[in-house]
Amino acid sequence: MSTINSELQNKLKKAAAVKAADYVKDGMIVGLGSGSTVTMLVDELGRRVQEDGLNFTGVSTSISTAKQAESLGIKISDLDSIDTIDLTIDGADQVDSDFNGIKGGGGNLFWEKIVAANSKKLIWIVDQSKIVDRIGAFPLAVDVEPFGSHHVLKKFSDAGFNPVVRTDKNGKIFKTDSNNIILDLHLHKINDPDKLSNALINTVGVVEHGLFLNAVNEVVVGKEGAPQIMINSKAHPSYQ
Ligand SMILES: O=C[C@H](O)[C@H](O)[C@H](O)COP(=O)(O)O
Repeated sequence: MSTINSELQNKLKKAAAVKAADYVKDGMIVGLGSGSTVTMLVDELGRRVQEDGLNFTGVSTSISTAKQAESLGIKISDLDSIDTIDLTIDGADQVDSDFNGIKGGGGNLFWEKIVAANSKKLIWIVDQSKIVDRIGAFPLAVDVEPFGSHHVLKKFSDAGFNPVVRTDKNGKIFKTDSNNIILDLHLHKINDPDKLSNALINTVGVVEHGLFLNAVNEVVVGKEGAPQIMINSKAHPSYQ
């Protein structure tokens, strides 16, 4: 992962977010992801709703994105009230050249995966520092049911996954929008993402994990100069 200063990173995130806003057209049902890059996207979409009369319905992957969108005049619908989502735009923590990604830095991976699994198309917006040869340097978030979670932690420790219970800024155990906890796995590199994905999802107590393997259709990468679009013509999400 290349390192860039946070001012440049925010500029590149914003450029990717503004570019991706062009994908949203009148009448669409649009999945809205979570995280700081999506916050910039939602700001831009809110501006287009208010100033240009853009008319679409959002389906949110988190309570915070729903609140932000509604405060900007974007209509938000419940996932169970719609048949399918035309397009979902979300952030990511790392993406490799096989379009394998890590998500969940903000703890929203479970709802994000449900929304992605019910979308015709998935687009990620990232800055250039998140494009890597191999995913894994970013801690992998695993969403875990609190009941019995000590045993899941122990199994992950025994497997050499270096799990850490996520805490919030006040040092309290972080809770997801579903009231679950997050175990962050400090793996450094992931040699076989499919094998790891299967091992994690088959651990009783694991609700979902932040590996999104070959699931994304396009990645809009904020780069110095102009955003670049990576197209995955062979997307084949394992979770559908
Ligand atoms: O749980 C959070 C999400 O997966 C985010 O989309 C991801 O962590 C990227 O976040 P950011 O845009 O803040 O870097």
